[in-house]
Amino acid sequence: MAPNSHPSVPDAFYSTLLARFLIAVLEHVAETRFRLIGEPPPWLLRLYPEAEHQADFSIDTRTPVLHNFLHDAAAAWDAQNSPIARSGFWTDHTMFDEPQHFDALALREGSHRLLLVQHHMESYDQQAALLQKARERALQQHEQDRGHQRTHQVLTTKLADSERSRDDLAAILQRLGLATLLIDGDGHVRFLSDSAVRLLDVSSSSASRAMHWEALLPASKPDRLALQTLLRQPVSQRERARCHIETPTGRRLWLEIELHDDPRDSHHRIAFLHDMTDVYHLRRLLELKAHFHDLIGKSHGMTQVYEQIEDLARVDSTVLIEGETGTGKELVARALHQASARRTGPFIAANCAGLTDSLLGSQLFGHKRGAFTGAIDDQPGLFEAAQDGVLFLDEIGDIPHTVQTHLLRVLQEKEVTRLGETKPRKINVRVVTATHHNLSQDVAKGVFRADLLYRIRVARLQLPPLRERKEDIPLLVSSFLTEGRASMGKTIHRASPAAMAVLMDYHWPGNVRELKSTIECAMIHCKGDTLDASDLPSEIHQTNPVPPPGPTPPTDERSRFLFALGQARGNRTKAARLLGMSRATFYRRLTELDLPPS
Ligand SMILES: Nc1ncnc2c1ncn2[C@@H]1O[C@H](COP(=O)(O)OP(=O)(O)OP(=O)(O)O)[C@@H](O)[C@H]1O
Repeated sequence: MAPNSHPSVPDAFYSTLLARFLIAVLEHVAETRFRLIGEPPPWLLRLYPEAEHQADFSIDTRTPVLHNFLHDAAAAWDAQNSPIARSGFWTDHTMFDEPQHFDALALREGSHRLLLVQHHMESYDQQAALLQKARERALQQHEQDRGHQRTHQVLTTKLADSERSRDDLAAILQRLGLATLLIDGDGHVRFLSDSAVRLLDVSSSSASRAMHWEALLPASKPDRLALQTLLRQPVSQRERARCHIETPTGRRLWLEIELHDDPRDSHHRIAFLHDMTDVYHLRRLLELKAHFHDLIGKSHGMTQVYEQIEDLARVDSTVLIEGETGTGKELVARALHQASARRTGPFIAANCAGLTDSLLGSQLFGHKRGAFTGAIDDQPGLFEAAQDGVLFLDEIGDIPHTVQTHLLRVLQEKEVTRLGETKPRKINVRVVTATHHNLSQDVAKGVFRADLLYRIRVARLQLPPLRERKEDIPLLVSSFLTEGRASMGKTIHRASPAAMAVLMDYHWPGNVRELKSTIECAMIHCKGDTLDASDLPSEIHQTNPVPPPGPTPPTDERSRFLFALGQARGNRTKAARLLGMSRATFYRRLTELDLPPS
């Protein structure tokens, strides 16, 4: 190894450093000759082996690029401002024809004209490619890291938020004691509040599993389908769904289910379960009193009618139903049939008004072929058709005298003889009649047979006109709205207080029939979901100046309140004044009497 005694010889540290970076430092001696500073690197010796033994050596065409660069180097050494000349990358081949990659710098340091040659393990292209790859990888890594970091941050925040909101939500729900389920997009129940666990009698093991809601709410098929629809429906179309379930311990529950979107996840639904079992039972009790077969009404008058029907259903006597037109006489007759042992037999209704003797006679009793002109066949009458059932004769007061005689005989003998025949036929028919006449007056006038009246009036049932049981109006209205919704496909759910006041105020000469057609007519005009006073026909708005026989103030307190409200057209202050009490007392009594405060 050539010793170096030049004063500029760096110390061992710099030599090691330069060796590590594969840099050979050469000092210009003269022309193309250079002196190596420090240890001769092995890579340089492969190009210039003489450098190992000689104090200096000549850079020649063995390294043509470096040789050429000496011009640029000379210019840099001679320049005033000590610039650095760079050769750029090049490749030379060793004497063993191995490609070697280099670059060189020429600079002047004090009086020293230096040439720094750096050996690279890879070519410039390879290096550049590697560098590029490294850069890209670093960039990618960085991006990935940043992405991960961001995602992680977002997730952590979300998780924390959702944990927090979940905990908050759960805590609130638990505190409120609401029976709540959180149902995921697959229908599995992810959360079950304590109240829901208690309500549904769910075991702790079931509660901890993510059960499907259908297993948790074992409802009937129609209820299940309704709930499935509800879960799919957008919020705007959702209404509360009702379902009836039996819990694992055999309790029957009537639930109303209210569904909300989970604000944290649009696929999740939050279901609130309202236990309506008690309400359902109460409602049923009320409805039992408010309905009797197809009859509606819970007024004192109507409950008396129901009781009478029940009494009369136990016997088989003829019944005369009296009442104004449209008060429900046919409905009563049907209810009587349904409540009696004859319910499995036929119910035949015949309207006796407006028919001639022979026509009505043949209709009721039947006829033999040729009995009269047009009798082209043997024809059984309605008495025979009603065998083992009930024959309802409406407008009995309108039957002609001859038919009255024939009818009396049938009722007395319990046998019927067809017109044109002589042989009677046994019948087992319960006759129920109805009239809006005062038959006693008709008897007095001589237009109705007294003996027939006694025959048909073994039992009497008087139907109250609607104006005497106005408290039934809201119930009837609600029932007719329900019917109308089904038949007209409208979504009218209620009548406004103003409309109700008008309805309560009117004297209803046509009774329930008139009320029903009024509601149907108003529903046709109604545009929204509430029937308003303006939707009602104009004649309903006019109170009859001399209503026949006139609304007399009722005696029980609830009726008095309704009456006063009707008189005041729903105006509470006016109604309170009419009743002679303060508004406060009036409102308190309204609540006690279970009447709507507005
Ligand atoms: N209490 C009631 N509840 C429900 N609907 C009723 C009631 N009363 C009458 N209606 C309805 O009013 C209309 C008339 O009833 P129904 O024919 O029974 O009366 P009616 O007294 O026999 O009448 P008419 O004397 O004119 O023959 C029917 O549409 C019926 O459904």
